[in-house]
Amino acid sequence: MAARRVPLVLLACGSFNPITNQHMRLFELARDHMHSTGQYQVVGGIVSPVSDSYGKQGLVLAKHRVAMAELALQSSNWVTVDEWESQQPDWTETVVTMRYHYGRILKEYERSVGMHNNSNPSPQLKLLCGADFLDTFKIPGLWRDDHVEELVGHFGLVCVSRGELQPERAVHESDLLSYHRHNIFHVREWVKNETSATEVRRALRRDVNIAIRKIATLLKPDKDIVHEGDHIIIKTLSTFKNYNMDFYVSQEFEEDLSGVDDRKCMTTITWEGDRLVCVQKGEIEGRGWTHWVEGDELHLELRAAGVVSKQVFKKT
Ligand SMILES: Nc1ncnc2c1ncn2[C@@H]1O[C@H](COP(=O)(O)OP(=O)(O)OP(=O)(O)O)[C@@H](O)[C@H]1O
Ligand SMILES: NC(=O)c1ccc[n+]([C@@H]2O[C@H](COP(=O)(O)O)[C@@H](O)[C@H]2O)c1
Repeated sequence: MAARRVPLVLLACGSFNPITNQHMRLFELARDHMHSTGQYQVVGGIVSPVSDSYGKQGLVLAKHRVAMAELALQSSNWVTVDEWESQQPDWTETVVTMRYHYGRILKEYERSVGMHNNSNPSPQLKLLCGADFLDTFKIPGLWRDDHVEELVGHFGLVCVSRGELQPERAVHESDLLSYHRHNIFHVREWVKNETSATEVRRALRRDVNIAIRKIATLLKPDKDIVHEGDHIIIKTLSTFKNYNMDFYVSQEFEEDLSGVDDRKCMTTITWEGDRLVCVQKGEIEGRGWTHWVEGDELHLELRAAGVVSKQVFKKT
C-alpha cells in the first residue's frame, strides 16, 4: 500500500507591498515541486504580510496590503491571506508567525481526528520564500541562530530561485543550513521573471495612468475633512497617493488632478441642503460627486457620464 502523503501548508512571509503575480506563482511552483517529491500533499497556502511596525521604507499600511492581497487571491481556491501578523502591534519574527500558524493548523487537525478517527499523518508547515530571502540568513544580527535552526530544522523551507542568486550555494556555505539541507527544498523557476514589489511601486510612481486607476479601485482610502465656514479642505489619504481638495463653497476653481488621474477641470462645490455637491466641468460629461453624513457614516456618490459609484466611510 502506498504511504500516505504528509498534508503540507505553505506560508509566505514578506511585505507584499504590493502583492505581485510572481508571489502567486511562487505558490503554484512550490506546490508542483512538493507534489513531485511523492511525499507531500499541499493542502493550503498562506500569505502573511508584515505589520506596519516592520518600518521598511515605503511600506504601505497593512490594511491596504491585506486588501490588495485578498483581491489578488480571490481567484485561488487554496491560497489565502492571513491578517494575524499584519495586525500585531510590534514586528513579529518569522518563526513566531510560524509557531502561531502551526498551532492553529494542529488544533484544526486534532479536532478533525477526534471527529473522524482518521490516521492520516500530522500536517506540516513550511516557509515558502524566494532565494533573496534565504540569502538574508547570513546578514549578521538579522536572524537569531536558534530561529534559523527552528525554521529549517523543525519546520522546513521551500525556496524558489530568483534571478542569478544561488540558494544551493547559500546552503552549502552555512553549516547550520547544510546540516538541515534535507528539509530545504529548492524549486527552480525556469521562466525568467524579474517582477518585484519594488519595481511595481516604482512603475506606479512614474506612470499614474492605467496602473494607478487599477490600484485605486483596490484601495480603502481615509477622508480627513477640515471645515471652517465656507473654506473646506478634504484630504483623501491612501497609500499610493494623497489628494487634498482645498476650496471655498460656491467659488469655481481650476482643479488639478494630475497626481490622481491626469486631468484638470473647472470645479464648483455648493451646499444643497445638508449635502455638498461638486460639479467638475472637463473632459467627461456629468462628472462630479456628492458628500453627505448619515449618523457615523460619510457617504460619497461619484458620477461620470451617467455612471454612479458609491463609497461609505466609517467615522474613526
Ligand atoms: N520574482 C520573485 N522570485 C522569487 N521569489 C520572489 C519573487 N518576488 C518575491 N519573492 C519572494 O516572495 C516573498 C515575499 O516577498 P516580498 O513581499 O518581500 O516581495 P519582493 O518582491 O521581494 O519585495 P521588494 O521588491 O519590495 O523587496 C519573499 O520570500 C521573496 O523572496
Ligand atoms: N529574524 C527574523 O525573523 C527576520 C529577519 C528579517 C526579515 N524577516 C522577515 O522576512 C520578510 C522580509 O520581507 P521583505 O523582503 O519585504 O523585507 C518579512 O516577513 C520579515 O518579517 C524576519
